[in-house]
Amino acid sequence: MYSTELGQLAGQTFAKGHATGNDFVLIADPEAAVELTAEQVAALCHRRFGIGGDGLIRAVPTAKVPGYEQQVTENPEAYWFMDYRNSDGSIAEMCGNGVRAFAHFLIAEGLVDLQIGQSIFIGSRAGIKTITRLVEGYAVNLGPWGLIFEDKAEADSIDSMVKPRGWEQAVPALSITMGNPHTVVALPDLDMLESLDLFVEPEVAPKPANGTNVEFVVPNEPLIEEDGVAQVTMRVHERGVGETLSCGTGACAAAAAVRYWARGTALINQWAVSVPGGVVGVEFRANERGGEDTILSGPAELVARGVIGSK
Ligand SMILES: N[C@@H](CCC[C@H](N)C(=O)O)C(=O)O
Repeated sequence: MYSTELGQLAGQTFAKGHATGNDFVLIADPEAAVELTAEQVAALCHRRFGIGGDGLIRAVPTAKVPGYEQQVTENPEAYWFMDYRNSDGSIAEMCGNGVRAFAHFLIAEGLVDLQIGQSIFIGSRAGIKTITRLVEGYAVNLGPWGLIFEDKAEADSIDSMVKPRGWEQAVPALSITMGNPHTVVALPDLDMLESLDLFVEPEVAPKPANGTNVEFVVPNEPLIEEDGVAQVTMRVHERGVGETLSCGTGACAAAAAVRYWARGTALINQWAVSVPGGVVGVEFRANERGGEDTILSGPAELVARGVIGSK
């Protein structure tokens, strides 16, 4: 199963990075010469037989990505495209932690020059995203969040049921898109959150068409701290990966869901989401199109570099 031919990947340099413990293999492909198969990605991300990672990210010129070339016509500054793959080799539209690790990698590779306070645009399967370098870490504007099953969610505030392994009953949930799909469940306390078995994918019905990431979230008591920031704690089972230490788009979806459920009271715009790998910030900000954008912020670092070997 893991004796995949690495083909032209043999000899390719890589970096290993993470953002709040969500870890990635990162490769630069400036000539768009690397064609990745799902088997190769799964082999490289394997934690025993490979480098290990929740996903693999290829940095490739947007102009050379079939189907997405128009993004660089739309915005010539979106030179680099984040080609993101889950550890099982499947393609996902977006990765909020990955995009911060990606920006950090582009800087470290000397592929972009980005000073604190400056922003870059990047291409992605979820559209062009803006990343800003902060004193500590990066902020990415992931754009508007949305309800996946809009009519049902608006009528009932929930739209699906989720059953984690070992539970006798399913619990209500809300499905949210951040460019990629999420299904969020609120739990009453941290003991229940800690005891969850997320080794296997929770059952979700109805499930969004292309599968879903499942977030379990516990709002803090009180929800809003003196600084006006709402605090929640989250665990996640990621589509195409399994349980991870953090999920950036998942943190945004979790904050958006809790905010949606609490919409009868004041709308809270600043959120801190604690995950097993650290804390990320989520901000909901009105945009000039009359909607609201979702800004994810948090750290990112590279921990190693190497060369992919031939088997
Ligand atoms: N960990 C990521 C999300 C990665 C993609 C996800 N597994 C999916 O299939 O949608 C994040 O930080 O957002």
